[in-house]
Amino acid sequence: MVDRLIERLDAIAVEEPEISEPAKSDKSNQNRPIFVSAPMVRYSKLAFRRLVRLYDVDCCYTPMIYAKCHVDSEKARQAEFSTCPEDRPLIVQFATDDAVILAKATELVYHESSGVDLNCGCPKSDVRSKGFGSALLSKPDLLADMVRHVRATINDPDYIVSLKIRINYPLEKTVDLCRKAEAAGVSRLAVHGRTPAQNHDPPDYDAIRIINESVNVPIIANGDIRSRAQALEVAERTGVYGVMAAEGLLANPAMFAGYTKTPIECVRKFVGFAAEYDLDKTFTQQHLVFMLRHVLPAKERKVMNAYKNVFETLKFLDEKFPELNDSLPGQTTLPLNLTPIIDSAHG
Ligand SMILES: Cc1cc2nc3c(=O)[nH]c(=O)nc-3n(C[C@H](O)[C@H](O)[C@H](O)COP(=O)(O)O)c2cc1C
Repeated sequence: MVDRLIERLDAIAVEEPEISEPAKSDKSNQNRPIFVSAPMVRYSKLAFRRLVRLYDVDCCYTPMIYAKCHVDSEKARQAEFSTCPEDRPLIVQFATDDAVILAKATELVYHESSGVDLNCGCPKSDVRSKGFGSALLSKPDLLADMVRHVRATINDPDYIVSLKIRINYPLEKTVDLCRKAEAAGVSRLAVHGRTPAQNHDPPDYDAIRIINESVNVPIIANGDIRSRAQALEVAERTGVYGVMAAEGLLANPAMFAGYTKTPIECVRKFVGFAAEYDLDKTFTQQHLVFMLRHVLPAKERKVMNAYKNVFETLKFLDEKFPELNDSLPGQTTLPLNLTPIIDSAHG
């Protein structure tokens, strides 16, 4: 699965210019949609969220967390959820089809988050077979009930209650679901512009526009956003309040700030956060492989992809980066010294 993701990330935006630098934007940071880092199992953890917030991301989602495990097990809570005061606004995403469990899970994270989201888009069979994820798209009344239950439990109108959905055709079905969720008190809807059956088809931004025009709650558009310019274009075309990215941010966590590829400084900061928050070595390695595809030539990326652990990768990068710094005008010239940071953090 990781190999397939690497291939897909490799295929993204191969035409981009060689030098990484913030692209000039005609929209200031005040006059733009909010930029959102998507929920990503394994990847949208605290270290990554701290990183993307440095690069114009306004709001982050946690990876999907099974609500029942969160409610039942202290061990699961420790393993699956961590945050810090700088990690705000933060939306905690849960998977469940049970209103009471969702409300209990929400109570547990209320003081450490800005809101909760219910995953209504995951097409994976192990999630759908439990009645979670995109299986919920055919149950708008249940969804409305779940939203109402959380609202009734958490007495705070500013606390965000969100649904992340995929679209379905005929689109009236999705519009009906969104209207029911709105009437139940949902605060925002993140809309991935593909059906659960679609994998890599182009997202239907017009469907997102129609949904946006059909409800009053803020809509976050999601699907194939690969650059700040594209995010602004999609927002213009759909009229949405915010734009969410997943794979684009894995490939380039500085994307929303206008960088066309991951700046070296961003890699360095990521390694620091990975060490500070004790990010699993495998995930650290995978993030580095994803985000360095633009900074290293293909041949060297292949060498790096073959490494089985983060120590080998970092040693390799330590050797490579002095040259890379020289060839990237305007970027940091600080040596990375990655290996000692990681060695101390991961033992
Ligand atoms: C590695 C990975 C993990 C994901 N995990 C989740 C998840 O936990 N919850 C969720 O709602 N969507 C998840 N998604 C879907 C993304 O949030 C997003 O909807 C989808 O990738 C489309 O956006 P993109 O084109 O910007 O990647 C995941 C996607 C990826 C690539």
